[in-house]
Amino acid sequence: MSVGDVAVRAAGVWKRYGGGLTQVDALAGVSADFGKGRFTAIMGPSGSGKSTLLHCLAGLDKPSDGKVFLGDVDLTTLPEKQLTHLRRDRIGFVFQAFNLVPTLSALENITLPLDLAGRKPDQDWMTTVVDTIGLMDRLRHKPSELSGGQQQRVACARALVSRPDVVFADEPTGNLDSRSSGDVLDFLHRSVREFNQTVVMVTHDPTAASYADRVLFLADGQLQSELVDPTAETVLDAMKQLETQQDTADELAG
Ligand SMILES: Nc1ncnc2c1ncn2[C@@H]1O[C@H](COP(=O)(O)OP(=O)(O)OP(=O)(O)O)[C@@H](O)[C@H]1O
Repeated sequence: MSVGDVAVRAAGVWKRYGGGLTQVDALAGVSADFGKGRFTAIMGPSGSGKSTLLHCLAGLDKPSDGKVFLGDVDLTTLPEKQLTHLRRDRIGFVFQAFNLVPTLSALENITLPLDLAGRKPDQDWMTTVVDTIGLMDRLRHKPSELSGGQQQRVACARALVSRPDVVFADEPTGNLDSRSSGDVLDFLHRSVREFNQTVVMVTHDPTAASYADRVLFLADGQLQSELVDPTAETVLDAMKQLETQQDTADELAG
């Protein structure tokens, strides 16, 4: 991938927690490019480092070693204040727990990041995003008056409204039934196809990963393999293979 096509780059990223006997290398030298206008899923067994990688890529956490670039900006050397501004202006987040403000309406939640940044929403873009999430008639409702799937679509719209360079989604369908998951994933997929959005998503779910263009598989803090144009079946097979490798390695380690 040429440098201009890369939205986010991890270069030899390590994340070490603790020391001595309790030391854990959550990430052990991860290098990966995330293309502009691409939808990438990150998968791997529990504890393999998925969330840690996402947090390092999004500038929410600092690697112990290695570098993370958003475009040509090195996040690992950016002073905290500039990093905060960069996260606000250039990155969108979707979390498993929706994280909407309960006292605000759906519409107010969507425009909150822009309001906080003192920016006016681009009305055409707002209409496009709100149209795409299919909640035009629900915008005056509070989160508690919306279903989980509707709340997560509001959270996706909030992530997209500032036209960020990248949307990072950490288990966005983890709390949803399969139908609501499909709605949220359709929305993320359309944002990539129709608006050239870049999306990086951590998931446990092979069906969710099949909406992506590419799946990266982590085990023990390292990239093990990747799949291009995945289907739920090929993702499931790759996960099974990883688990078998892991079991064999565990047996050999005694
Ligand atoms: N703050 C921390 N302090 C110590 N160890 C941590 C910390 N955060 C994560 N770890 C460890 O780092 C490893 C990777 O954790 P991480 O949460 O990134 O994995 P994951 O693949 O996202 O797991 P899951 O699928 O269960 O959410 C795990 O062994 C975890 O226990």
